[in-house]
Amino acid sequence: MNPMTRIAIYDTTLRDGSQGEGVNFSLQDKLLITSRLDELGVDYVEGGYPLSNPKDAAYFQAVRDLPLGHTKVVAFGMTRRRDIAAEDDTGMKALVAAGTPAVTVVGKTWDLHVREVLGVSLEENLRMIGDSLAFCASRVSEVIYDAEHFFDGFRRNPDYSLQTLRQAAEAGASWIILCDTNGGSLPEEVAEAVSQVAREIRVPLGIHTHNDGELAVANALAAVRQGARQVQGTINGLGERCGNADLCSVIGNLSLKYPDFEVLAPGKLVRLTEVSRYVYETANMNFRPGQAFVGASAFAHKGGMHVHGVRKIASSYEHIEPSTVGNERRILVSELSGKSNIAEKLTEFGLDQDQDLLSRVLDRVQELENEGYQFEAAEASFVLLVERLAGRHDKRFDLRGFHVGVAGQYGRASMTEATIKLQVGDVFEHTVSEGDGPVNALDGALRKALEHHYPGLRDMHLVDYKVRVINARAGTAARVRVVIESTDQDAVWGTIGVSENVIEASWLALVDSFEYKLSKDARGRTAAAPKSPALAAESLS
Ligand SMILES: CC(=O)SCCNC(=O)CCNC(=O)[C@H](O)C(C)(C)COP(=O)(O)OP(=O)(O)OC[C@H]1O[C@@H](n2cnc3c(N)ncnc32)[C@H](O)[C@@H]1OP(=O)(O)O
Ligand SMILES: CC(=O)C(=O)O
Repeated sequence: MNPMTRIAIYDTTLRDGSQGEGVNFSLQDKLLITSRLDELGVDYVEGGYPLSNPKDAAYFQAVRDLPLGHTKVVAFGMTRRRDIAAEDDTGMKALVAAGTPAVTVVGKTWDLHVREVLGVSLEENLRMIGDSLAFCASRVSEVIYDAEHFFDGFRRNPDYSLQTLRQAAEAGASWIILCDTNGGSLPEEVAEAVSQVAREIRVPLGIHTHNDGELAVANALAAVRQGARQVQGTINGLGERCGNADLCSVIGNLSLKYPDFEVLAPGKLVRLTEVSRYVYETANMNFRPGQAFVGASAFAHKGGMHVHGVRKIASSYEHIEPSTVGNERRILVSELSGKSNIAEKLTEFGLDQDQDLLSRVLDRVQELENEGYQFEAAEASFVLLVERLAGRHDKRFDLRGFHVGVAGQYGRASMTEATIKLQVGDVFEHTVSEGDGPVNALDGALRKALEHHYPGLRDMHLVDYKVRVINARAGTAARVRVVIESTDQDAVWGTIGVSENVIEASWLALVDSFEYKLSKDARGRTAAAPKSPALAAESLS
């Protein structure tokens, strides 16, 4: 058996990832992400650009105190400025002063950039590369050379771009990284260029790709197959313009699809989903549900025929077992469901596979979805629907009616008040509450009526509220769908209401949310649902 070839993973989330629109990590975020990447077993973490800003400079001070087990922290910078000695260049000095075990120097490889952007001769650029690499190599144990725009340069002037690589190799580069900086190359172009360079250059090669043609991951894999032994990318593909190669996909594919390559240490791959979500949360960005390997929908099955297949043999509709990357399989319920979706849910809820119940649930789901309901986003309402149809729902309060009034005065903030009448056992409650809008006022009045009967409701609060017009052509008479997301200490759940009246739709979703909480507490379950928009209902058993 041939030994596996190790592919080093180089993460640049904190440097190139920060160049993505809307991404701004604090110093603390950067340190926390560094630790997570170390736990995942990433080989290199490019922490930033020490010359660029005080935060990045402070990072390289602070990261020295971080107990890292595996990862090497890398400082990034460019070759020396034109017409100045490397030892006098502030960028060069800042790079070495970062005190990291490795540094990365980016240099120009494409003659167009040398002449038109830097404004120097081709010879001076070669000297800039040689001097900078030699300066770093005599002071830092590992020097990585990022050949910016390599593939564009190689297409137009292969001799010159190869000369720049030779210059870096001779000056002491430990790695030469071929960069598809503009992200426009095709996998076959990358493969051909890497195989040519591999014949010419003896220094280990790496690949750094951008996603402007949606090919960053494919291009990185093509390079690895032709001899690249380091892949640079970012978690979730964050980065300049359309982003960098998404390391979640690079790692997933290299670990699970290529038996000859080895990335990360054994047992680390299961952390991939957790690290992806951690980076989204830290960057304050929304998850991408359809993201390969780690997205909440990556193993979510909706179509009835798919669920039918997955129930028999999971690999019928799954390219890998979700748990290998720390993700999970989810079965969605909708108008596209067949009996298999419902059967899977009944199993999940610990209910018998009663054929009559199964048909009634499916009919009701299809009826309601036809009216505008969407249960995928509101699994708690689906749980209540099943409970009711299964005759297992204990009514904990009887609603008698509600009233919402909004008083407006031109130029002043409006005032909203809600009144609720309901019954808990023999006790009649009639409560009123003001609020910042109708939902808040209804929530307040419901709490006044119910909290002294059910104190557990105090733990629950609303975290999200979404309204969507269903039949927009009906204008202001259109039906609306309201989805509410609520949480307590251990779960997040979604409920839904549909009506022509936005207050009534909100009311239906709100009441379901209260009912779900009471039903959940009565079951005494504490199982944690994931803190993500993808909601998991709990067992009814
Ligand atoms: C492909 C990449 O992603 S490379 C990394 C890109 N990332 C960033 O640019 C983020 C961090 N950048 C910064 O903080 C700033 O741009 C700095 C500190 C690097 C430079 O700032 P400034 O000195 O104000 O210059 P500015 O950003 O306007 O222009 C870049 C300068 O670097 C020069 N330069 C660009 N690339 C190189 C290089 N590889 N080697 C030497 N000089 C270079 C340019 O010629 C220009 O200098 P000039 O104005 O004398 O011609
Ligand atoms: C180095 C780098 O970030 C690039 O060439 O895209």
